[in-house]
Amino acid sequence: MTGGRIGIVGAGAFGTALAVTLARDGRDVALWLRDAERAWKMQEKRENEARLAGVLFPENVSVTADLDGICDADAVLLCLPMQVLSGFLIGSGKALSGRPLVACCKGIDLERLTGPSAIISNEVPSARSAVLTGPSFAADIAMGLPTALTLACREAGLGETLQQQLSTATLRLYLTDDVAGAELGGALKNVIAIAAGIVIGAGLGESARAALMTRGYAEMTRLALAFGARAETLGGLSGLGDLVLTCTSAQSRNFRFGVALGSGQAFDPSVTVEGAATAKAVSNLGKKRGIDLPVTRMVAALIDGHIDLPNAIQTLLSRPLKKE
Ligand SMILES: NC(=O)C1=CN([C@@H]2O[C@H](COP(=O)(O)OP(=O)(O)OC[C@H]3O[C@@H](n4cnc5c(N)ncnc54)[C@H](O)[C@@H]3O)[C@@H](O)[C@H]2O)C=CC1
Ligand SMILES: O=C(CO)COP(=O)(O)O
Repeated sequence: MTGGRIGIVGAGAFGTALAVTLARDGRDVALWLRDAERAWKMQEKRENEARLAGVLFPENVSVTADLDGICDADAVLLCLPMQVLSGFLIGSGKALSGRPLVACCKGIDLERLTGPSAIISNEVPSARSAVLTGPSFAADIAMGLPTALTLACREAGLGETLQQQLSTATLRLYLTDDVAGAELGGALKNVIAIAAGIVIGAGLGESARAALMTRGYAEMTRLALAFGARAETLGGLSGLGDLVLTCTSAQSRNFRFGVALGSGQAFDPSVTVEGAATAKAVSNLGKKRGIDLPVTRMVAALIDGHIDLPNAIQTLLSRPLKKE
């Protein structure tokens, strides 16, 4: 499909990659960022040098710092880090009311202990919402490499429309109505990716990483089922698919953060690492609901410095033996 007008909130790596790929496929795209001077420079340069250097914008991408510029879009993609989503919607959500809002962030809000779709319905009650998630690095999307994602929407008609509006020749969207499963899979895989990075960084080996990924997947499924998700969603692109990508690629910021943690190296604090705050949020959620999440709990404790690495490994390895 070509045509249509898409608004994108957040000119980070992901928002910019989606803007470019949708524009190449014929959509008019308005890319919003909060800083007027940066917006003007990006509009002039036709490139996001900070987050996606070397990818030139097609002429049908316009960059703006004025939310009015995206208010008439057929759909608005929210490509902000999870922990700033509620603040953005509290301040600016009104301007977007009536638009279909598609959450593209992966995580659980630390204060509210909910995912992005609940934040949208709380802050913009009139909004019709969906979640876009699944295995995709911004750079791969921007290069036009084949990518398959999950679009989760409770409203069948809206889901089908968005699937058409947001799929391109190289970006294939698979539709589900299991919003809880899609967003929990996307949030939790980042936590497990940090754990996988720790395993590799600490020199524990690839066999240990495979074990960690498998037990982490069991943990993701346990939590998601408790929130009404379907197991098949966890086994799909937004769960297992994204878990595999993120736990095995050095392109992943969550994985690289884990490697740094496991090897005692510093990590640039300006890099977005969604799994760090989400580990704490999910750990709190597990406690509240009485769900056993040993890997997540350990990642949260390591990040907070409540346990050191040798003790964390020892604690996980000395858990009572049980059935798979
Ligand atoms: N980069 C990737 O490969 C992918 C990222 N995602 C998800 O997309 C979301 C965004 O990630 P990225 O674009 O990669 O992050 P990023 O770090 O590249 O960009 C985040 C952008 O948000 C802006 N921002 C931060 N706070 C803001 C606020 N209060 N108001 C307005 N703008 C604000 C920053 O200026 C920056 O441009 C995350 O939840 C991530 O998990 C999903 C799939 C792939
Ligand atoms: O979500 C992603 C891939 O699907 C991006 O992963 P990182 O945020 O770890 O870079």
